[in-house]
Amino acid sequence: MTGAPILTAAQMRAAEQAVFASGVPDYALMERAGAAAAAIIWRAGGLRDMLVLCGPGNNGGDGYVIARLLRERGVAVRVAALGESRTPSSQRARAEWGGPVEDLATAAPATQVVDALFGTGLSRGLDAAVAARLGELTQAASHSHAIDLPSGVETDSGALLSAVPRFRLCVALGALKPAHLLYPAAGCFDRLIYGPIGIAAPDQVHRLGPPRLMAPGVEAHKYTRGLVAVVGGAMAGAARLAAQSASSSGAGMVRLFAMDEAAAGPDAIIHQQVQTAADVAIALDDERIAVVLVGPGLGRDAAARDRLAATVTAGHRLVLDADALTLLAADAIPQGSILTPHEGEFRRLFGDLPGSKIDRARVAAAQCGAVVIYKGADSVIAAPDGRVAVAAGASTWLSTAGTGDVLAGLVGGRLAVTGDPFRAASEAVWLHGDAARRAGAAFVADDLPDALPAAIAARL
Ligand SMILES: NC(=O)C1=CN([C@@H]2O[C@H](COP(=O)(O)OP(=O)(O)OC[C@H]3O[C@@H](n4cnc5c(N)ncnc54)[C@H](OP(=O)(O)O)[C@@H]3O)[C@@H](O)[C@H]2O)[C@@H](O)CC1
Ligand SMILES: Nc1ncnc2c1ncn2[C@@H]1O[C@H](COP(=O)(O)OP(=O)(O)O)[C@@H](O)[C@H]1O
Ligand SMILES: [K+]
Repeated sequence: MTGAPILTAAQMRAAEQAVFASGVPDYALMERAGAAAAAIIWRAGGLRDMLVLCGPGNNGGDGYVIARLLRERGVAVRVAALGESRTPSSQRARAEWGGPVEDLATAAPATQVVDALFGTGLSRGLDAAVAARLGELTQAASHSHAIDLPSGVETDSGALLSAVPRFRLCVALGALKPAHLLYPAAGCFDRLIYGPIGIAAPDQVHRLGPPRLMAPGVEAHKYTRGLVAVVGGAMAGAARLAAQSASSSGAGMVRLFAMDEAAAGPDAIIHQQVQTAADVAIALDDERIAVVLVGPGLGRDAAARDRLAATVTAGHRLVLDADALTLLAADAIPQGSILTPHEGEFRRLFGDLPGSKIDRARVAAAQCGAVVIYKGADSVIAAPDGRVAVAAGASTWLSTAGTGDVLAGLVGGRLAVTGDPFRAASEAVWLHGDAARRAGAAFVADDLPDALPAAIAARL
């Protein structure tokens, strides 16, 4: 379920230092990085003529290594530099290239361009003239490759510090960085390829990887597979959608406690009309319930508040979404819950926390002792113990009403099956993304539950 590790610039520097301390010379690591990148670029661009843009730091050093290695393979390579090389390793890489070095300001374009201007050491936006040159040369190339990061993106936040062109390929060296998965930076390339260089990475923050799911055992029955209760409210559709999704998530049974008959869904979902908060309390007084999902379609009036209070008091494992996140204060969230806020709900709950989306999700999870799924085009899943999984590249067609209700139902279902909040959240976000991919284009939220069985089958 865990994909490649994600390291900040400081963690990357520490990991490099550990490699040096183990006896690997500085320049050997640059050779490794350059060789990893050159092999990836070779597969993408072959013998097409190439211009490598080299900056003053070690990112530029990688560029000189790439230029030398691809020249050895027969590529017609030219190099253009932004000033002198300032680090010992990049000076050596430049010397080993040994060929002509043109001025970035006047270099002619080529079919392939390699951006080795700046990587994790970028400390401010590029000068306007340099950013414009990078844009021109990248647009003129049919094959554009960013080394480690597109120059101009801030490594840890994914912000753009200056104008950044869109690259065909980005080669992440040694580990992924937050900017590879967080927007807007994650939108600056079509493809991301990870080039390992043999560093040891801390193992808390990862890209979300495909889960491994289990089919029910021979001893399974509907209650051991997990009973999900969905507490609805004023708006019937949202709770029904969530219940439908929970029902296709692998859970054993779904009960929908809604306010009116209109909420009744497919026959497999047991629908019960539950009007008052006292009725909610009675309905939830059932020890077979594994998880309660509340929020989609709940409403925000006094009656909704009472239903929510009764739900929280019942003491079951909770998945809190939508209106529940608006009605509850952060300090009233029961520990061990899963929260699924989008940007607006997150800010309402936790205020303007500092740092990247990863940092904010982590602080929020630690603060309330719950797993937080901070949704968006880049969804960040954070556990109170510091584990984080980041999902990027989901179908942008998900930006339609009701897909969040489907996710919430899926989270509830996977929590009922696994009993492990971080695992359940990770599985749900993956399956939601895969269901969207299978649903194709212009789908509506109602189409997603139908795509879930195939998404689950693919992970057994
Ligand atoms: N350590 C290793 O051996 C390995 C490192 N690796 C590679 O090294 C990269 C990190 O290298 P790095 O730390 O040298 O930083 P890098 O991104 O090249 O830039 C720093 C230089 O740019 C300058 N500068 C910054 N912003 C600027 C601006 N806007 N405009 C102009 N100048 C600006 C800054 O100067 P200063 O901020 O001090 O003014 C400094 O001189 C990493 O991404 C990976 O590719 C891998 O090969 C693995 C092995
Ligand atoms: N541009 C986008 N690209 C990919 N996924 C998106 C995008 N916008 C939203 N999503 C995903 O779609 C879902 C929307 O949830 P939410 O905002 O709660 O919508 P709703 O309340 O209408 O159900 C979330 O899973 C979110 O991560
Ligand atoms: K770069």
